Amino acid sequence: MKNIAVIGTGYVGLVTGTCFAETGNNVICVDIDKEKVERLKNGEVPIYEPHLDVLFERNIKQKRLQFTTDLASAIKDAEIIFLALPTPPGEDGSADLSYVLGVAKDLGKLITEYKVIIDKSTVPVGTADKVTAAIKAETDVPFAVVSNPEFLREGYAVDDFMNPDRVIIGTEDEKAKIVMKELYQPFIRDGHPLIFMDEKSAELTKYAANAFLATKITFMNEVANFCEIVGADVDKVREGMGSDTRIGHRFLYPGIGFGGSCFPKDVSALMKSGLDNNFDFSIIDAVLNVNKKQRIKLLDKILDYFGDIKGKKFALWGLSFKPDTDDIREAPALYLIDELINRGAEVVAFDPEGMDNVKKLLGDKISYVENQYDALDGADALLIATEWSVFKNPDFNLIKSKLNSPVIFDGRNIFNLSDIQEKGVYYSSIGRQTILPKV
Ligand SMILES: NC(=O)C1=CN([C@@H]2O[C@H](COP(=O)(O)OP(=O)(O)OC[C@H]3O[C@@H](n4cnc5c(N)ncnc54)[C@H](O)[C@@H]3O)[C@@H](O)[C@H]2O)C=CC1
Ligand SMILES: O=C(O)[C@H]1O[C@H](OP(=O)(O)OP(=O)(O)OC[C@H]2O[C@@H](n3ccc(=O)[nH]c3=O)[C@H](O)[C@@H]2O)[C@H](O)[C@@H](O)[C@@H]1O
Repeated sequence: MKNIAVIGTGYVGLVTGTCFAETGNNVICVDIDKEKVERLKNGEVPIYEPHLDVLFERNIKQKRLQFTTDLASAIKDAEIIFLALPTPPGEDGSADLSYVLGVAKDLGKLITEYKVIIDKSTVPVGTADKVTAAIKAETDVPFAVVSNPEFLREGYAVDDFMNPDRVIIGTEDEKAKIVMKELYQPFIRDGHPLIFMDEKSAELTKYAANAFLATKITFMNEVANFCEIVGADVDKVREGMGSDTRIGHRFLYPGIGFGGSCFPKDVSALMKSGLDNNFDFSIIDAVLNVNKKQRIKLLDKILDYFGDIKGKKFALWGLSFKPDTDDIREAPALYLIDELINRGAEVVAFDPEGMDNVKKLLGDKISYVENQYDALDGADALLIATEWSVFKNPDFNLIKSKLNSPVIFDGRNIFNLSDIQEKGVYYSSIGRQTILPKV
C-alpha cells in the first residue's frame, strides 16, 4: 500500500487514481476545477469512460479514493505524486508546459520530505530536467523526478491501464526505481514488461509511439485514397497487409483522419521538438498535411455529388473523435461541420455522448436531435463521422423514408459493401467502390 497524490483529475488523472486505488493504494486526486472536484466528491464521474464507474464507486466506498482542490494537504502524506496535467499545443505547435512547470514550482515550495514526482503528462524530451530545475529552485529537500508516460486510449482507458502492453519508467534514481517497481507490480504480466530507461528516452518513447500510430493510420488513408483512383478495395488491401505479422491488423482502418486530444497535438509537438533541435522530421510533416486534408475528405465527395450545397440539409451521425467517448477535441466531424456551414449548408447532428460538448462549442450553429433517425427528416444526405456501434445496423427503410433522397457518405466505412448493395442507397465510403442504388 502506498499513499499517492494525483495532480490533475482529467481523463488520465482520474483513471490513474482510480486504478491505483483499485490495487490497494490510498489515492487523493487534486484538481483546480472546483466544480469538477465537487462532482467527484458527490460520487459523479465527470467524463464518459466505460467501466470506470464501477471501480470509482467501489474505491470511494472503501475510502481509498478521495478528491480535493487543496494541493498542500493532498501531498502532505503522499510518497508518490503523479502529474497528470494538460500539455496543450501552443500557437507554434509546441507542448505548453506551463501547467506542469507551474505545479512543479508549487511542489518545490511545499515538500518537506523525499517524494517521487512522476510525470504522466505527455511532454517533450528534456521536460524531466525542467521539472527538476523548477523544484530545485524552491527547495533543498531531496526528491526524484520520473518520466512515466501513459499509453491508455479513451474508451478503453480502464482496461488499457489495468492490462498495459508495457509500462515505461524513465529514471536513474535507484530509490525511485524500487518505488515504481512495487507500485506497478500488480499490472505486470508475462510478455508485458516494466521497462526502465533514462528520462529522455521515456519522454521520446511516448511521442514516437503516438507519431508512429498516427503515421500508420495516415499511410492507410493515403492507400485508401489511391484505391479510389485505381478501383481497388481498401478492405481487401487492409486484410492482405494486416495478415503480415510484421504489419498487424490494428490501426490500419482508413477514415476521415485521426483526431482526439493527443495524436494531433503530440505529432505537432514532436515536429516542433525536431525544429528546435535543427532536425527536420519530414515524415511527421507529411502526416500532418495528409491528415489535414483527410479530415474534410467527405466534403470533396459531397461537393462532387451535389455541386453547390448552399441551402442543403445534412444529417450528421457522430461528433466525438472516435466511439465510446464524449471527447470532441480535434474531432474530424467538427472540421467537416465548419466546411459545410461555411458553404451555406444546414447540419442536424446526433451523437450518443458528444452532443453536450459540441453544444458548448458551437451553440446553435447546427441543430441537435436526441434520436439518430430524427436527424434525417428532410435531409439531403446522411453523413457518418464516427463509428458508434449504434449506427452499424440501422433501419435502412426508415433512413430512406426520411431522407429526401437515399444518399449516404460514410467517413468510417461502417457498412460492408456486400450488405449495402441490397439496401437501395447511394453509398460513398473511404477507399472503396461507390455503391449506386439498384433501379
Ligand atoms: N486523454 C488521453 O487519452 C491521454 C492523455 N495523455 C496525456 O495526459 C495529460 C493529461 O491529459 P488529459 O487527462 O486528457 O487532460 P484533461 O484536460 O482531461 O485533464 C487535466 C486536468 O488537470 C486539471 N488541472 C489543470 N491545472 C491544474 C493545476 N494547477 N492543479 C491541479 N489540476 C489542474 C484540469 O482542471 C483538468 O481536470 C496530457 O499531457 C495528455 O497528452 C496521455 C495518454 C492518454
Ligand atoms: O496519448 C494519448 O492520449 C493516447 O492517444 C491514442 O489514444 P486515443 O486518442 O484515445 O484514440 P485512438 O483509439 O488511438 O484513436 C485516435 C484517432 O485515430 C483514429 N483511428 C484509429 C485507428 C485506426 O485504425 N484508424 C483511425 O482513423 C480514430 O478515429 C481517432 O480519431 C493512443 O492510441 C493511446 O495509446 C495514447 O495513450
